[in-house]
Amino acid sequence: MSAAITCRNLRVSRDRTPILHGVDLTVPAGSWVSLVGPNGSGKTTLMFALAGLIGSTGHVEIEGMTPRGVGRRRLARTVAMMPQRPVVPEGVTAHELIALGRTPHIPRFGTESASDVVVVDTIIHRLDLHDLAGRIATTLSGGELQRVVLARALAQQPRVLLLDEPTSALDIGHQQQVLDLVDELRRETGLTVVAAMHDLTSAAQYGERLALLADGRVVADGPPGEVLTAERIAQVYGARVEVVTRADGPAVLPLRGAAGAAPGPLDGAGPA
Ligand SMILES: Nc1ncnc2c1ncn2[C@@H]1O[C@H](COP(=O)(O)OP(=O)(O)OP(=O)(O)O)[C@@H](O)[C@H]1O
Repeated sequence: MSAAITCRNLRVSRDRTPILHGVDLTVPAGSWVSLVGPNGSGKTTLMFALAGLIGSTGHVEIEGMTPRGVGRRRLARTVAMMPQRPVVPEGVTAHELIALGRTPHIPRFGTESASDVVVVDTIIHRLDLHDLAGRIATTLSGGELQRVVLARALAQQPRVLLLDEPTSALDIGHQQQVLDLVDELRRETGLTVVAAMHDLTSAAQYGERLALLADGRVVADGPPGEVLTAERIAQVYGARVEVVTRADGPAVLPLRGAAGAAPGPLDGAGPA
């Protein structure tokens, strides 16, 4: 299988502070790689660098292109990023926001074609967003907006989809709806998915591989069952967990700390 993304010795500094210290990552075309790692480990920075949105050194190649070597429009026809913190223009409806995803496909000074309209309508249908389409986007709840922003990224019809915490604001039903839809599109169209996810169980269920970042470096990269061990999670996250092996991948269960193991001094105290 050919690689959709290759990066070698990728380094990024922000405000003269080194953030990524030589990341190597290969993502086969049509696969799903989940990026995991503690807060501040560099997941967002890595995705911004892959999307060519921030400067980096080292080698990055996406679908045969070097992000810095091609124009923004051409890159946007291949790579879409769903940001963790989307910027939403005032006064724009959810439908208009989703339709903005078509921008790289519409010729300069041109208008949207019938096929652009069909792409947007199809995505609204698949994400079940009819009821929200006419709403002003800034009035949507966090979870509603997250689904609309995913729809905008999908409307781009990218070959590579970079998702930064795509389900952080979603209830469990919508989490499954969104992740299942992205996985369906991956299987149907050969889309390549890189998703930064904090929920390690979901990251393992959907990702064929996990890349674990810590302090701006990839410290483990492999099948979920190999990357997610209780010892490694304790080491990297400082978390107490039990890793349960299941048919669809490892499930990571947080364990309550010592205070939860035995009745504390305040348990049972006070009025009944
Ligand atoms: N413009 C900036 N100037 C200085 N430091 C920055 C800048 N942008 C990011 N950083 C730092 O880079 C590190 C990596 O940030 P990044 O957002 O990539 O982490 P992350 O793994 O996505 O975190 P989270 O899980 O909390 O979203 C953090 O310590 C962050 O504070």
